[in-house]
Amino acid sequence: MLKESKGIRLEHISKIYQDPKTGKDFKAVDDANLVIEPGSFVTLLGPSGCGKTTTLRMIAGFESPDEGEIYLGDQPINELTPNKRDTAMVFQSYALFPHYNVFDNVAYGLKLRKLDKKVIHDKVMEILDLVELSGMEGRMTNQLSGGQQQRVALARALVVEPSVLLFDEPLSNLDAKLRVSMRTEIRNIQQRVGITAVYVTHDQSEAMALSDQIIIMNKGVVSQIGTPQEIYYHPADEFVADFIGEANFLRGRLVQKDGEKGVLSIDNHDVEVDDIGSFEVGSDCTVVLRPEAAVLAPEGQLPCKVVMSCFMGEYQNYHVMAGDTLVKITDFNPKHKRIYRVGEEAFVRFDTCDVHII
Ligand SMILES: Nc1ncnc2c1ncn2[C@@H]1O[C@H](COP(=O)(O)OP(=O)(O)OP(=O)(O)O)[C@@H](O)[C@H]1O
Repeated sequence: MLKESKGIRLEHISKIYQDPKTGKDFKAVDDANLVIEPGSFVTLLGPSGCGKTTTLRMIAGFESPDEGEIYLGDQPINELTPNKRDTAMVFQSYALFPHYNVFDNVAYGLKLRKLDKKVIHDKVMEILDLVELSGMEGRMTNQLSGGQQQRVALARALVVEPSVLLFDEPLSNLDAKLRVSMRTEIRNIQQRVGITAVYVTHDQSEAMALSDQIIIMNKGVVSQIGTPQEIYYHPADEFVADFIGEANFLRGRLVQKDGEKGVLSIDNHDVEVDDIGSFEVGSDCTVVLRPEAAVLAPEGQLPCKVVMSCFMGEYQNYHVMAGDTLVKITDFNPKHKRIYRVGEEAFVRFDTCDVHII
């Protein structure tokens, strides 16, 4: 149904704004280099103000970069206006026309292109079928639920057959349950039509559920690009580790190295790790230990004392002190396990392959 999807490339893209308080210039996006493969679903993720919307708006053409070049396929697009870019945007606010019914909202872009009436009718009906709104074409938009309005917005973007779909936090006005079902629907539709999608969110679970690749941004800078698994298991730095899921940070020093394996001294205890990366003996490093990768046991790597023990149903939630470091542990399916109480002494235990060193 759609044209061939295209990839996007950002080369050394920066956007400078003036801080309204200080009057000083700052880089809202700072030297971003991105390659988005055709047909992939890519999410820009990061805390408020990190520059994700600005990046998306530069791809759409609503903002122009101060430095660098943006390519759609092989074509440089910096100089093209939004309507010449072959991209379509789905907004957080839906941005539907309240005085048009569903059909006319979806048909709008096609009428602008002066397509034949019958062609418009067929295309609109086909897209409404795709977003499961068949039969609702005569309704006014104020007679639709939030989820249905967002589907109209999605249909309106898809019907003009863009090469790239851009989403600016499209689900943030919906309640939590609907957000989860709509994100699955968006992903299904994107995969069915094979279109390239760039999606802005600050919700990490949304990013994990939707994406082929996640781009993590922090203060205007791209911190890491990777699959959800790469980002979760091999975060580039503490910011990424902390932003995606929960993480414990154990400070240590590399005291022994044998190929990829190594031994760290953490709080005067020797801790073996499987992949020491490029660190050399004597360097300070930080172990990223996910709470679900650790358990409490009578023996293990680090002696500790339990300071919180909470039954949460599907898991037992522990906070323990290992020396001066607070370690959070999520022990799943605790029904038949020994439960440690506050004040008890134990060991933090983990598999040597389950930690990541930064
Ligand atoms: N037109 C503008 N003029 C000046 N500063 C701006 C302008 N637009 C955005 N900014 C600033 O640029 C920075 C990046 O904004 P941006 O909207 O890209 O962030 P974001 O990551 O999308 O945040 P959020 O999740 O809150 O939408 C912020 O500090 C913001 O205040």
